[in-house]
Order: sequence, then C-alpha cells, then structure tokens
Amino acid sequence: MPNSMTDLLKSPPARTPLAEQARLAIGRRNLVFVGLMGAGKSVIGRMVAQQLSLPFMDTDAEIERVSRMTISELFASYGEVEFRALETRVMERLLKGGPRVISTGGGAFINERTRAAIKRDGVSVWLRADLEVLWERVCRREHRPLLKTENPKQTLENLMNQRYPIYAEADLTVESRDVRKETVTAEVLAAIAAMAEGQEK
Ligand SMILES: Nc1ncnc2c1ncn2[C@@H]1O[C@H](COP(=O)(O)OP(=O)(O)OP(=O)(O)O)[C@@H](O)[C@H]1O
Ligand SMILES: O=C(O)C1=C[C@@H](O)[C@@H](O)[C@H](O)C1
Ligand SMILES: [Mg+2]
Repeated sequence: MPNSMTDLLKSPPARTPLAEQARLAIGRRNLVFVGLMGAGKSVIGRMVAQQLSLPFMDTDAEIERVSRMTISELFASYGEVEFRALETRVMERLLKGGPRVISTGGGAFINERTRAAIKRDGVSVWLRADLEVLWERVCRREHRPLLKTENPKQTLENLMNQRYPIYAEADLTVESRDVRKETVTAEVLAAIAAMAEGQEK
C-alpha cells in the first residue's frame, strides 16, 4: 500500500538484468512454485514475484479467503477430497488471470487435474529440499493438517517418497537449502533465464 502521493508517483523498481531475462522468458505464462510443505514456495514465490514485478498469489491463502475458513478447518469439516476439488478450481481460475507468480499448496501438483492445468498455463518450479531442512522449518508450526500424526517426521518422509517423482515433472528444479532466501530467489531467476536460452538454441 503506498504511504503518500510521492509513493504513488514513483515508478516501479527497475528489474535487474537477470530478472529482466527471466521476465521475458515467462512471457504471458504463469510462474508456479511446487514442492513439499516447508520448501519455501510462499516465501520465495513472493520474493521472485517482486523481482519480476508480477502479481503474487498463494493458492492456500486464496482458498482460505474464498472459503472464509482455515485450511485446517476445511480438512476437518469437508475432508481432503473436497479440499482438493476446491484447490483445483482456485488454481484453474488463478492460472487464467496471469501472468502472475503462483505458490501452490504442497499437494496441488500431485493432483492430476491441477498438474495438467499448471503444465498447460505455467512454467513450474520445484523447490526441492532434504528431509532435515523441511523438518527444521515445519516442526514448530501446527497449521498443517497432514502432519498431525503420531510421527510427523516419518509422515513427511513418506510424503517425500510418494511425491518427489511427481514434483520431478516440473519444468525446473531449484534446491531450497539452508542458505539466504535471496540466494534461492536468484537461483530461481537464473534457472528460468537458462531455460529460455536452451529453448533458443
Ligand atoms: N531459503 C530459506 N532459508 C531459510 N528459511 C526459509 C527458506 N525458505 C523458506 N524458509 C522458511 O521456511 C518456512 C516455510 O516456508 P514457506 O511457508 O514458504 O513454505 P511453503 O513451501 O509455502 O509450505 P506450505 O506448503 O506448507 O505452504 C518459513 O518460515 C520460511 O521463512
Ligand atoms: O502437502 C499438502 O498436501 C498440503 C500442503 C499445504 O500447503 C496445504 O495446502 C494443505 O495443508 C495440504
Ligand atoms: Mg505456502
């Protein structure tokens, strides 16, 4: 939100050459972040969107906004199958309004219909992370219904085993590890730019 008239008159910050290259590569498509809980889709997605001067949307946040319920409440009241149906609808709508940067919930790309929509209208980036990195990031928060189990670390490992072969279908993979968020953000931009160079050859 601008604070003053002066802010309103300011032009948007200039993109770095790397961000400019990545922006050109995306064109009219959407940039879609996929990966497990704690991979950094929401945090890195927002930072990448800023660099690209594109609008940012998060499917989990959008689902909570339209349903006026938290993800935990939706799972508890309607179950995972209904949640996935809502997630698909929200995703399809967001993809149609692009170009934007969209961070997905951890299971979105695993759903066949949602994955097909992302492949059609987006460039997908898998933020891949090791179990220890993910666990360190998610273990102190309580809002992820799928991790409310007897042994949440084991559940996370099971999800990795089931889901990593599917996340691997994303157009690009960037390692989300224990480094500064700015580093991961720059690596995402570099991966997009490199993809475009590869396509030109
Ligand atoms: N490169 C990083 N270095 C340090 N901390 C990070 C990094 N990336 C993400 N985090 C932290 O990890 C936590 C989880 O990140 P985030 O909420 O973005 O994950 P997510 O992939 O959106 O998860 P979910 O699928 O549950 O929405 C946040 O507290 C975030 O600040
Ligand atoms: O990995 C998952 O299946 C989920 C991840 C979260 O982002 C939420 O979308 C929800 O908790 C389900
Ligand atoms: Mg998120």
